[in-house]
Amino acid sequence: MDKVAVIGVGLMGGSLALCFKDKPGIRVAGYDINPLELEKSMKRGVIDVACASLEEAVDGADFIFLCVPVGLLEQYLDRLLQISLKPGCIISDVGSTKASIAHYAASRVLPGVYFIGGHPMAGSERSGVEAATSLLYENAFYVLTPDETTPEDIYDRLAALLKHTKAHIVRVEPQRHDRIVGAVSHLPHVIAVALVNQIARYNEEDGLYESLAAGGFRDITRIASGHPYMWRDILLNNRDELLRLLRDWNAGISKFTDLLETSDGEGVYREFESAGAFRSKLPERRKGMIIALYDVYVDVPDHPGIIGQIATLLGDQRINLSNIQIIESRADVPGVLRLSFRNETDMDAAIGLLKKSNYKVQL
Ligand SMILES: NC(=O)c1ccc[n+]([C@@H]2O[C@H](COP(=O)([O-])OP(=O)(O)OC[C@H]3O[C@@H](n4cnc5c(N)ncnc54)[C@H](O)[C@@H]3O)[C@@H](O)[C@H]2O)c1
Ligand SMILES: O=C(O)C(=O)C[C@]1(C(=O)O)C=C[C@@H](O)C=C1
Repeated sequence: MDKVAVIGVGLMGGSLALCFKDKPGIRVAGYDINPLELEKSMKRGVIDVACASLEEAVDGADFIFLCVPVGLLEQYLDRLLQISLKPGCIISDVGSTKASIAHYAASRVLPGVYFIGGHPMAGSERSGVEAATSLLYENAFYVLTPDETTPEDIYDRLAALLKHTKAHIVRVEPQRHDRIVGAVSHLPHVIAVALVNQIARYNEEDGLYESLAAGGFRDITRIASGHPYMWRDILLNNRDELLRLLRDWNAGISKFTDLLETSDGEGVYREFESAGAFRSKLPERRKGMIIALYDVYVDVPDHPGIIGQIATLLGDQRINLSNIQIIESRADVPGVLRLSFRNETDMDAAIGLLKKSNYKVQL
């Protein structure tokens, strides 16, 4: 029986625990500083046993996952190394930055105990175990950062366990990880937050801003609701990369300012054209990258009952909808519904059914 200890049973830790829970030969122990999160984890059946201390959780553990904010990883690693861990135990983490923890672990881990950094490229603006789901990592990329001292069989053991997440495991060198993830994840969060705060200031003067903020604003700013504590740690930890990225961002914004100052319509057109071309090449249905779920857009007349009709249509055929959202809605004008599915099979079945019922469906 393998014992998996999850330290920090929130969104990421809880989702990992759910992937391992009830799998043959695996027992999941959880520890969290917040007893309420542990209580909720037990109630939801996320873990097999809730532990009152770190020591109890990791006692005899074969795998330990540190799922706490990035700023706590080093101190947790130190605490673990003062505990007598099971020989062969593999410690990993899910932190959003990898260079600093990899560097720290390289100088500290004891013989017979191994550290391999990890970062699943999936998540959400929500936090806490209530938002955890066993489906979070499905099809997402899951980065592992072994170094040259990591024995191959140890890496394989961790990768084999992580198969339960149904994620694609990729090996990435920690600095390269932080450079790329800084650009595709950390920078977008900073931009979203700056944008929301800018609009919030205008809204204080005129509340109509809030009312007119429609699909475009919501699409680009969802991630601005991320947990402040978690994001503070990530941004400070990846500070050097972010400073470089923000300088580059400022240059991009200055370019737009110049284009508008000179009324260069051609130039504006070209910026949108090249952005659209790059974005359309990105894999559409991958988690953790562009969209979190399998989304379908349906044109619908905006009248009461339409959501119920579509939900019933799908429900009658046992197609599971995971979310439904009105993207645009004005009286008597067609709106767009975003239907989200957990997997491709449900999505494809829904597309077939909706088309047969004469709905206009787009991906
Ligand atoms: N949220 C995402 O989208 C996402 C994606 C990938 C990686 N990550 C990384 O995952 C980690 C966890 O993030 P999350 O989104 O699950 O956050 P979360 O807030 O949902 O969960 C964190 C958990 O850690 C617990 N915790 C806090 N301090 C602790 C301590 N001192 N000891 C024990 N437990 C403690 C909290 O009570 C909470 O239950 C972070 O390092 C984050 O960078 C997050
Ligand atoms: O989808 C989201 O809401 C996320 O913020 C997930 C996201 C991302 O930026 O893609 C955020 C932080 C991570 O470390 C990994 C994934």
